[in-house]
Order: sequence, then structure tokens, then C-alpha cells
Amino acid sequence: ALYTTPSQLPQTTFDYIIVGAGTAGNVVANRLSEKEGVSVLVLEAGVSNEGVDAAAIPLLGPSLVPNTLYDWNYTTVEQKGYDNRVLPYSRGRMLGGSSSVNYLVYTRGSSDDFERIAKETGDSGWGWDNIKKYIPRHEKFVAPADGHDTKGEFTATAHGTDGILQISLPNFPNTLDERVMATTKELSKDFPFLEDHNGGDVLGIAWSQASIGGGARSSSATAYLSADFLKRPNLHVLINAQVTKLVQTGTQDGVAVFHGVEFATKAGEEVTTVTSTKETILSAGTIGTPTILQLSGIGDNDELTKVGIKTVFNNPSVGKNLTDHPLLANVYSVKGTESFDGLFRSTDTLHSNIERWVSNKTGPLTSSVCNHIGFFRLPDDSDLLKKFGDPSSGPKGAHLEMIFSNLWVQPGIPAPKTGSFFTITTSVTSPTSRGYTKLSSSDPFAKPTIDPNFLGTEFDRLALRQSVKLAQRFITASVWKDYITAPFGDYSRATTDDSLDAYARANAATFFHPVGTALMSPKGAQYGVTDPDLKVKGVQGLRIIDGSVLPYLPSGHTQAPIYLVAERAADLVKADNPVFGGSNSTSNGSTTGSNAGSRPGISVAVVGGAVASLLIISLTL
Ligand SMILES: Cc1cc2nc3c(=O)[nH]c(=O)nc-3n(C[C@H](O)[C@H](O)[C@H](O)COP(=O)(O)OP(=O)(O)OC[C@H]3O[C@@H](n4cnc5c(N)ncnc54)[C@H](O)[C@@H]3O)c2cc1C
Repeated sequence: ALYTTPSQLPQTTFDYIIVGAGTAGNVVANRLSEKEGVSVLVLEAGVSNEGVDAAAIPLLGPSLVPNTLYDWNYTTVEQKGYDNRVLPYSRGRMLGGSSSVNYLVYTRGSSDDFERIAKETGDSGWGWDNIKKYIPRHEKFVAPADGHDTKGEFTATAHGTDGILQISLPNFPNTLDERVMATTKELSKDFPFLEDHNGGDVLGIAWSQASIGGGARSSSATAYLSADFLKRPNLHVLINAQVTKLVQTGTQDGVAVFHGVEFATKAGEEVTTVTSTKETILSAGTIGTPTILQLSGIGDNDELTKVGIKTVFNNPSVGKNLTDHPLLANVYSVKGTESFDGLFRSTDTLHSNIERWVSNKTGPLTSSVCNHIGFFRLPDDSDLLKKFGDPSSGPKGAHLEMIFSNLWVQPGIPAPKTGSFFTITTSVTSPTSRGYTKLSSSDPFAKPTIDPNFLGTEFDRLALRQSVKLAQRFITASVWKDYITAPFGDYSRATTDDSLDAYARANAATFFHPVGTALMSPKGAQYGVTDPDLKVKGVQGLRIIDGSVLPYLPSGHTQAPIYLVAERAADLVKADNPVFGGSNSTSNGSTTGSNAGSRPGISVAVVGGAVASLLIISLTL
């Protein structure tokens, strides 16, 4: 059932307590509550997604953040690599978490991304061959809302059709479609067409897939926490419940045991305590999870002492290794009125499209932000790779990304009142900068200090420059000549390496893909926050299942890998509880050694200061 106030809870002790009804949390809640009699409580700080139209209508999604009720409304510290600008750092604060507010792009990453995690954690269960077994359980690949013939736009064997989360190809055509496809033919060497991004290969330009079904957003709330699942008598979900700390309930073999969870409906309100008999699972996301650990005394002793929190377990890795994708929106002015910019300028046009969506879930508002995406590698002989080494996950991993949007896309900057636009958003897919999140105060309602450290390394600065050059090369195909008028705004002045770098520093933003602040590492390693089974190191009763455990960003956007990680993680939880009939049989993985303290396949020289600082952390643990 779904509850809105603590007094509605039928009990205060549950088998499992999950903190955060977000992307990963709802997967785990769903899977654990499959078993009758296993009680599961989910505590969510935010509100319900029900009745929030912008959370359902795909192209209105970007209006959900920042500075809204549905966002944690975090900001970064001044970003040195971005001319000291402060950025909004949105995280979804509602049922579904960030899957309810994101831009819906659904990319699983490359098989090498998962292989790298398997190799570095010593657990083959994180490898692609095992992870891809979860796709049929997770995915329900459905026809797009416009009913177009999707032949040649995807590879059927890469998809599941009986799972839970609905995924579809573009739901509404746009004027870029033919032009992008023509460019993959004319400039096929640099921009090859790839049939499907989600089968383990990502390199090339493919039709974009999105978490949309029947023309509406499919989120972890609409899918894994649908009304049918909420009818389960053993599944309890409480909204408006912000967890303020974990409570130590005992000590076992000298190790602190955490089975208690404190939460409050808002600052200054009374705190309620609930208890788990089996496990407490943190699924509060890459910012929320380390924040809760730190508030509970699990973190860097020096940092905790500074804000007056008593350290229970000193783990300097908590909150470190924050890794995110920089985003640079390269905007072109285009001819005609076929871009989607006009949709949002006239209230009448917007209303008629909303009416169309309400009546039959069709029309331009069923679009995500793009119909095509491309992932690319720097050339093997590029100066960058020679100088810095290769930070990607392997030959199938990407260094750069391009997204093609049929409208003005500039997070945080309102669209001009006139004009039609085509945006090629570019990114460094394998960034080497690392940042952190830490408490600013012991007050659980105070916002943490967040530093993603965008463009903090020379590799990232130069690779972002290369991504813009890639976009500039893309539009040299003949098909753009009669469409693009000119680069827009600052972009028009980005003509030399120096001016291009200045333009990037002044305009880049974020894809909102933070990961890594509670990274998993081998059992026994002297760095990292969880073991490969996602149990928190140094304490008992706690597991982490969300984006924070990912040691690296995928060659893609983050929601799909997080869903898959959560699906496997639910099996790992089940394997530890005989009630589910498991004794590690469901995990399909094996732990192959401890590798304590080292990060195989990557050296300090390869990724510069970021990993160097991680290794220093490991020495001081
Ligand atoms: C604006 C935006 C656009 C994005 N676009 C895309 C995209 O197009 N494609 C893509 O793949 N990814 C995208 N992402 C990223 C992706 O959505 C996230 O990486 C992913 O959803 C994170 O999943 P998670 O389970 O780690 O955390 P979340 O889904 O964020 O879940 C965390 C949950 O925990 C709750 N919580 C946090 N702290 C507490 C607390 N103290 N007490 C109780 N509850 C708490 C939160 O409210 C939230 O519901 C985007 C993200 C944003 C914000």
C-alpha cells in the first residue's frame, strides 16, 4: 500500500527497509515483495508521481527540474573547469526518483563497461554475459506511439518483451531523422549507423530508445511500483518520509550493526524510528546515499569531525569518486518552422498538443529529447590517448557522445523567443575528473557540498573540445547545407582551439549522471564503500543498491545500467535469505579473488589526479 503519513504504517518492524523509492529502490522493493510474507518498507522523501502531468508527458519532462517540488534542488560548488559557475544539480524527489524526472534516454552501455566492473571487483556476476540475462526480466520493448514501421531500427534479440519497464523507439518523427540517416551514409567512416545501442555495442549512430510506453513515461514508479504491485499486502511505501540517519542497533564481532532507520516528514518535525530484521538497503541515489551514510557516522573521519558527527566507521571513500558526464549543447539556427521550438512558444499550440496527448497519447509531446544518438571513440593514434592513456572500458567503450535534438536544448537557459534550432549535445563519455559530495552540516535537512569537478582534468578538457569538432564535422554532410543557417550565440565564435575551449568553459553543463560516491570494490580492498555483493564494508545489516555503487560511468546514460544492477542486486539480497530458497544460487556470478587495494587495468598515469586521489584515500583508510 501507499501511505502518506507515518501514522498509517501498520507496523514499525519490517524484514527489509529500502531508503528511496527511486530508479533502483523500486526494482528491489518489487523483487523482494514477490515473496508472500516477506515484509518490505520503502521510505521516500518526495511526493507521489500520480497526477503530475509533466512526469507522464515525455517532452514536458525537462520542466520538472530545477527549482521545483520534484527536485532536491541541489547546486554544485563553483566549478573551476566551468569558469567558476555554479550549476543546478538536479535529483528526482518523488516516487520513481530520477527516473520520474529524467530525459528518458535509455542506453545500457557497452559490454566492456560491465566487463570492467566484473574485472575490477573480482565478481564475474557483474560481467555482461550475466547482466544481460536480466534484460528479459526488466524490459518490455513496445511499439512506438505513432505505430511506424520499426524494421531496421533495432535488433530484436537485444530486447525483452515480457519485462516490466516499457521501452520504445522514437514515438514521433522529426525533420532531423532523414538528415541524420543520410549523414551516416555520406560520412559513414566517421559516423557509421548502428542498428541497436542496447545489445552490448554502442559505437555508431543509432535510433534512440526511451523509457516510454504507449506515448507516456515509463518510470520505476509507473512500472515497478504500479497500482497492481502496490496491492501486495507485504509491500509498504511511505512518501514524505526523509531518512535523517541510520541507527546502530548493536555490535557483532566488534562491528556496528545498523538495523534502525530514523526519518521525519520535514525539518523540525518529530522523528520516527523503524527497524529491519534482515537488511536496510540504501537506494537514495549518488548524492542521497553517501549523505545518509555520513549523517550516520560512516565516512571520512576528518570530514565528519569537522561537522560534529561522531565516527562509527572511518571510510574515507564515502562521498568520493563522484563521476559525471559534462554536457555541451552546440546549438544551430535552422531554416523553416519544423523544429519543435514553436511547440512551447504559443500557449494555444502547447494546449492543443497536450489535449492530443491526453486524448490518445500521440503527437510531438510523446518525443524524448532526441531520435538519434551516437557514441564514438577517439582515434587509436590520437594525441590524447597517447598522452593520457585510454580511460574507456575497452575497445567497445566510447569516449565521446552526440545527441541530435530537434529544438533548443540548453539546460538552465531559456530558449530564445524566436528562431528554430537544431542542437547537437556533445559529451565526454569516459571522463577522468573525479569530485565529491560531503556534509555541509550535521543538520540532515541541510544541502550537502557537491563538487563534480567538471573538466577537472586535461583529458576531459581536450576530449570535450574533440566532441565539438566531431559535431562540426557531422554537419559538413551535404544534407545540412539547405537546413542549418549558422551556429548560434557563443558557439558561432568557437572557431579556434582557444575560443572553443572558452566557449565550452562558459556553456557546458551536466547530463545529471553522477555515480561512484559509494563505489563497489573487491572484498578486502582498502578502498571503496561496498563489496561486490553491495554490502557496506565495515558494518553489518546495510547494503547499497543505486547509482552510487558504480565505479565508472557507462558508455551511455545511467538509468538503464542502474536498473540492471538493481535487478541483479535483488537476487544477491535474496541469495542471503533462505526464505527465497537461495544460497547464492541465483547470483550466477562468482567472486574470484580479493585484489585488495589495487584497481586492475587502470594506472594512476592513465586517469591522472582522480584515481591518484582514490589511491591515496585507500592508503589512509
Ligand atoms: C534531469 C535529469 C535528466 C536525466 N536524464 C537521463 C536520461 O535521459 N537517461 C538516463 O539514462 N539517465 C538520465 N538521468 C540520470 C538517471 O535518471 C539517474 O542516474 C538514475 O535515475 C539514478 O537512479 P538511482 O536509483 O541511483 O537514484 P534516484 O532515481 O535518484 O533515486 C533516489 C531516490 O531516493 C530518494 N531519497 C534520497 N535521499 C533520501 C532520504 N534521505 N530519505 C528518503 N528518500 C531519499 C530520492 O527522493 C529518490 O526518489 C537524468 C537525471 C536527471 C536528474
